[in-house]
Amino acid sequence: MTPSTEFLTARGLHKSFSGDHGTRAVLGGVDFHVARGEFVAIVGPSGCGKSTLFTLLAGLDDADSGEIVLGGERITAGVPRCAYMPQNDLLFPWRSVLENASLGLEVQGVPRARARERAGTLFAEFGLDGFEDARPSQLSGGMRQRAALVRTVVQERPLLLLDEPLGALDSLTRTDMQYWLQDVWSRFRWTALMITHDVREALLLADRVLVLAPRPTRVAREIRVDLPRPRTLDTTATDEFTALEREVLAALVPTVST
Ligand SMILES: Nc1ncnc2c1ncn2[C@@H]1O[C@H](COP(=O)(O)OP(=O)(O)OP(=O)(O)O)[C@@H](O)[C@H]1O
Repeated sequence: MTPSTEFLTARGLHKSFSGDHGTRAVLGGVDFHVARGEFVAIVGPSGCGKSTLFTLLAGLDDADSGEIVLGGERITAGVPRCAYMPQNDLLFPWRSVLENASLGLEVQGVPRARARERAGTLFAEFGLDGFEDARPSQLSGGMRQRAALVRTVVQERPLLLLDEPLGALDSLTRTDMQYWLQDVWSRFRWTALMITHDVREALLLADRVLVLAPRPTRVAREIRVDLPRPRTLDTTATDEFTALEREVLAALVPTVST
């Protein structure tokens, strides 16, 4: 990747936490780049530091050393420039779906009526038409995730951070949502970073997969996914897909022979 195509750069990120049992090194020198409009998936062993990395990218905490540069400007704690969708959809049960979807804009200071109008324009595209006044409890799991995604993307931040956005869904709904997400991403072309534990999901959606090492983590492998889009069920049955799946798994679990 040439410097001109680098939109997001993470360079030498180190982060440790101190507690009763001493200091725990979590990030051990994380380096990567993301180009504008690229969809990058992050996979790594449980507890290696993926969410910690996202809190730094989201501007919720600072690294001990290293830097994050987005569009030429450094990201530091307290200056959020990314739209962050955490693992749990965090929809407030007492607010309507539209009120939840517009919350991110309201927090940014957009007047309530304007925020609702802007969020509402995405409802049809996100399969939520007619559910504006419903409560989150009246939605299916997939619809809740789509509502949380509306709240995230409507903020029109330069980078989307998706932390296991489909992790809580049953496998059929998850598969359905993976194809839906691919479709909606191909129309909006957000620059997106997505954490997932599902290697097939990463290969279905991403242009590149970053494989993180165990804690203190760093990028162990970077695997380009040159599969044509749109990727379909047939894509997942190709030799190319299977070879990529083996490559990611071999990087993820080096002790297991593939
Ligand atoms: N604020 C904090 N204070 C102390 N330790 C923390 C803090 N945040 C994270 N950790 C520790 O950092 C390590 C990495 O946690 P993190 O949630 O980033 O991993 P992860 O890769 O996202 O995990 P998972 O795959 O299980 O979601 C864990 O050992 C966790 O206990």
